[in-house]
Parts: sequence; C-alpha cells; structure tokens
Amino acid sequence: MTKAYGEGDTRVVALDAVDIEIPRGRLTAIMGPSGSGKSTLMHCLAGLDSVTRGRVWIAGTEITGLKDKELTKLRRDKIGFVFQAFNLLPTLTAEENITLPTAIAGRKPDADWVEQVVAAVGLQDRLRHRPAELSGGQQQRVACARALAARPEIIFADEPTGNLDSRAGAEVLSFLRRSVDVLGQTVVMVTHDPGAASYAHRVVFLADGRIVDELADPTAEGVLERMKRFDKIRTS
Ligand SMILES: Nc1ncnc2c1ncn2[C@@H]1O[C@H](COP(=O)(O)OP(=O)(O)OP(=O)(O)O)[C@@H](O)[C@H]1O
Repeated sequence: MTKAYGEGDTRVVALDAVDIEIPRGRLTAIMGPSGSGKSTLMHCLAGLDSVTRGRVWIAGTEITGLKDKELTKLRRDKIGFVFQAFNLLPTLTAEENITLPTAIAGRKPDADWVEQVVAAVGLQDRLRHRPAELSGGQQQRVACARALAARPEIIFADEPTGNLDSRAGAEVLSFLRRSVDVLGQTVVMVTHDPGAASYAHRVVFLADGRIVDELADPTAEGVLERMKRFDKIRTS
C-alpha cells in the first residue's frame, strides 16, 4: 500500500509501496525512527485511515473499498485497539470497561472467556475498582483485557507502554505476549523501545515509509544493533 498526504509541494509519501503480511497467532512489532510511517501503517492496516493506492485484508475481508458503515462494523467486530493513553471510561469499573465493547456490539460477553482473560491479566481482585483507583500499569492491563474480551481477529497496540515505567511496561508486554502464546491472539504493536520489541515474535523495521528489514525472535540488543545500522545509513 501507498499512503500520501497533501498535494503538490506539500505532498508527503508516508508509506511507499509497503507489502506486509501479519501472521495469525503471532506478536509483530513495528519499529522505526520518528516519522518513518509506523502510525500511518497501523492506521491503514486497521481501517482507521484510507490508503492512496493498494489493498488491505483482515482475515480474508478486503477492508479497502468498504463503505464507512461496513468499515465501522468490521472494526467493532474484528479489531481490538490498545492506545498509549489508556482510554478507559472513568465512571465505569474495570470489569465494566472490559465488557462494554462486547455489549455495545450487541453480543453477550462470553463469561468463561472473560474470566480467562481477567485471570491472564492478573486483575481478579481489581475488577470493582474504577480506573482512578488503579496504577498506570493496571489501567493498561484493563485496556488490554478490554481489547481481548471481544475476541477480535487482531489487536493493534500503538506505543502501549509509552506512558508506563519500565516495571509496569514489562507487565503489560508480558501480558500481550501471553495473550498470543496462551490465548492464540494476533497482535501488532508499534513501539520506539527495543526492550518492548524484544517481546515480539518478529520485528519489522520501517524507514522513510518503506520496510527496510525484519528480525525474528529478537533480543533488545539485536534490535538496538539494527537501529544503529539504519542511523548510520541515514546519516552517511
Ligand atoms: N495527517 C497528516 N498530514 C500530513 N502528513 C502527515 C499526516 N500524518 C502523518 N504525516 C506525515 O507522514 C510521515 C509518517 O508519519 P507517522 O506518524 O506515520 O510516523 P511515525 O513513524 O509513527 O512517527 P512517530 O514515531 O514520531 O509517531 C511523517 O512525515 C508525517 O509528518
């Protein structure tokens, strides 16, 4: 897919003929310098933004070309989101926040599944608390549980640990990885942080709107090494 913003002199090509496949049941991290197109890629993959050229499928459904109403329904039914700002509703308890999207979609939350998700996220004794009574890490784990509760085809996480200290961040990342390994979820995560990327099965590196490299079963050191290499290429 290609995504360009603006026209004429102000035209910016944010994604330049990117071809990517996100495997089911895997945690994929997207990394790259600021402005390399990470958020644009995620937004286009999730149907939050349109592409200029190219096509996107989610679980066999082509989302490019869907009408607004169909796209909204597909996002609601098939996609989960986790953002840097946790985006929980302050007046609802953790449990209500977790089950709300499924209820809005007009489905009855699957109680066994929600219990599994809550157990996996380690929040059993926090379910009656409101977001303000939870730590940042706990709030983000609620947001992850909310994304998982609806059993989406895919979860997109945009800098999910950007607002957390390293210990809380590690808890959230371990949980995201467990949701993949134990619950079979498919997750795509955008991150700046090599440590966060090391939780993924695969890291895809973007630079100037193109995929320039990828790394399987990454370590934080390995990711850092690759990033240094791109910096050298960019500045030479
Ligand atoms: N709505 C927009 N209008 C014009 N240009 C945009 C728009 N959104 C993004 N861009 C441009 O597209 C390019 C890619 O931006 P994008 O936000 O995807 O990068 P990123 O890798 O996510 O950056 P960061 O790590 O800083 O969040 C940048 O040059 C940016 O300025």
